[in-house]
Amino acid sequence: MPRVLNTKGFEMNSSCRVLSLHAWNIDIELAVNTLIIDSRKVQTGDCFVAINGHALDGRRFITNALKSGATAVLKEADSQAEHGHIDYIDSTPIISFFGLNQALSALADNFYQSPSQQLKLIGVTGTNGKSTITQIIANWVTLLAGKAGVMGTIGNGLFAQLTQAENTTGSGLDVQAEIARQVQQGAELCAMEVSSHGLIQGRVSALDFDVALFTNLTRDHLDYHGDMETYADAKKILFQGAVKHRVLNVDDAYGKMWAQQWPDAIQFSVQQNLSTHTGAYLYCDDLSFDTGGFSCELKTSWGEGKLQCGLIGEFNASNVVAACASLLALGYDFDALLQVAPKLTAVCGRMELFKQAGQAACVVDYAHTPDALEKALQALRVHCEGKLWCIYGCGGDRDTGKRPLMAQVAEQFSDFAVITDDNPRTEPASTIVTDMLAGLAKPDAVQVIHDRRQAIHWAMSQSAADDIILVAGKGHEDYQIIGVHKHHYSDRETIIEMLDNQQ
Ligand SMILES: CC(=O)N[C@H]1[C@@H](OP(=O)(O)OP(=O)(O)OC[C@H]2O[C@@H](n3ccc(=O)[nH]c3=O)[C@H](O)[C@@H]2O)O[C@H](CO)[C@@H](O)[C@@H]1O[C@H](C)C(=O)N[C@@H](C)C(=O)N[C@H](CCC(=O)O)C(=O)O
Ligand SMILES: Nc1ncnc2c1ncn2[C@@H]1O[C@H](COP(=O)(O)OP(=O)(O)OP(=O)(O)O)[C@@H](O)[C@H]1O
Ligand SMILES: N[C@H](CCC[C@H](N)C(=O)O)C(=O)O
Ligand SMILES: [Mg+2]
Repeated sequence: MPRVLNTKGFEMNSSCRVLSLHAWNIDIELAVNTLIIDSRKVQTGDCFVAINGHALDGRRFITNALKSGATAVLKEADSQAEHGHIDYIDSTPIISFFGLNQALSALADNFYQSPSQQLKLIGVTGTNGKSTITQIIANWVTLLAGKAGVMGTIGNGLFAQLTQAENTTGSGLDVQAEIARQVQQGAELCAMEVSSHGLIQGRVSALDFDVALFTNLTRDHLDYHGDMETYADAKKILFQGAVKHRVLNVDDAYGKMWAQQWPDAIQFSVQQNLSTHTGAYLYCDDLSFDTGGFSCELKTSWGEGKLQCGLIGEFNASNVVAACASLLALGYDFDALLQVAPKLTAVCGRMELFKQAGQAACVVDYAHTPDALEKALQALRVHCEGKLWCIYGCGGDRDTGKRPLMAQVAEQFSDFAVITDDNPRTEPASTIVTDMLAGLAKPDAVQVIHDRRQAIHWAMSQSAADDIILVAGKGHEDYQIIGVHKHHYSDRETIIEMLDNQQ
């Protein structure tokens, strides 16, 4: 008989679940409310999971977790010999677990009874487009009267009912808990962003993906991964598991390469780039753009038809086709998808247009990589009759190499550029700007206004009615991180307020 540990008079209630450790050769079952990785979030009846992280050793916080009412603790063991050893602090079991950090996803899979098998799970990875595609997928399912959830940078939850989250891809515990929540709320599908950090750190290792989708790979996060090949290898992990459908963007060099390795993958392209393969396909014919969005003749292995959609930019055509590919793979009806496509809405902070008569149009976008910034500026150039402005910055404590490259892009593809702050974090804002200026051919031609509000105000006051001002980098974010503190700040709110005041 396994030992069921729920000590300290903790009463099992309806929200209580059982964590079985048999699969890890520990003959114990723990009855607890939930599994929590952060001592600051522990409540009575929780099991605190103390891992040794990148910056801190979570085992330092066991005492805090106990004070907050933890009724069990799983603690990273330093050696295999300690695995399964149990200490008690005031009768609370402290169980040593070797390889705990790598086992989080599987432990939570066991605890929540494999929630990813109880709905259709789509994992989206790549440098740009993850948030947009996951939101489009959930939007599309909702338009077809279904219920779908998302997980990602903008938040987690059922479509249009998001709760903010700290990471794009949450911890191995949090991801499973969120999928379980969505299953309970009746979601038939969840579209989740899978970041390269999430893949390397095993945050999704025990999930059962129905679809794995690749968008593109360009420079980002080299502070963490070191070089592009290591970054690509991290993304590739999503496709190496036992996933049912692989969906690859063959307009991207890596997507094309991976399509050789997985000839049965579904390929999609907006440029008719398909390579010989045995799998299904989607591509766009007669793709055209106007201020109302894009339209094309969508040719696929499921049929052909007119795809029309209000999202701006070629990359959004690619994102919509990617979303369509995933839904077709899961059996959604082709004609039904095309019929409701014109009703898909812009994603919060992604190419979002704010316009008032007599004023330059402002577009808030989350472009924070050289490639995204170039694509966003190119997309807007087509619609711009006057001058194109670019207000942008680069994050602190993140890939420094992308700073001069983003500056080069802004110089090349806009008429007027304003460099401003974007989450300097613990770096001096002036250092970030110096790194950016190093990429410019004419550094004197650029305005530097650190305060984002003032930068937007200045551009608005200098621009003409037929100009477009791209405000890039923060998108949906409603904060500016200075030092370790988050201050409330939103480009969207700032622009709405400034436009209102000019009426
Ligand atoms: C460098 C990195 O990736 N860190 C991630 C990692 O944290 P870690 O395990 O190394 O944590 P740590 O800070 O060393 O702390 C160790 C342990 O002590 C615990 N702790 C800490 C303090 C305390 O008072 N009590 C306590 O219990 C922590 O909860 C943690 O479990 O695992 C955590 C849980 O999964 C993540 O939240 C955390 O993301 C940090 C916040 C982060 O900034 N990550 C970025 C780089 C990131 O992951 N970004 C990607 C992609 C972004 C994108 O392109 O969209 C993402 O998916 O978000
Ligand atoms: N398919 C795409 N190709 C290139 N750029 C894109 C694409 N889709 C969106 N973008 C650009 O990248 C920005 C970020 O898009 P999105 O938030 O969808 O990406 P993400 O992959 O979720 O990014 P993050 O890694 O920060 O979560 C957009 O605001 C837009 O400028
Ligand atoms: N989630 C990504 C994008 C952040 C975008 C930008 N606002 C910044 O802070 O650099 C990251 O953490 O690298
Ligand atoms: Mg995202």
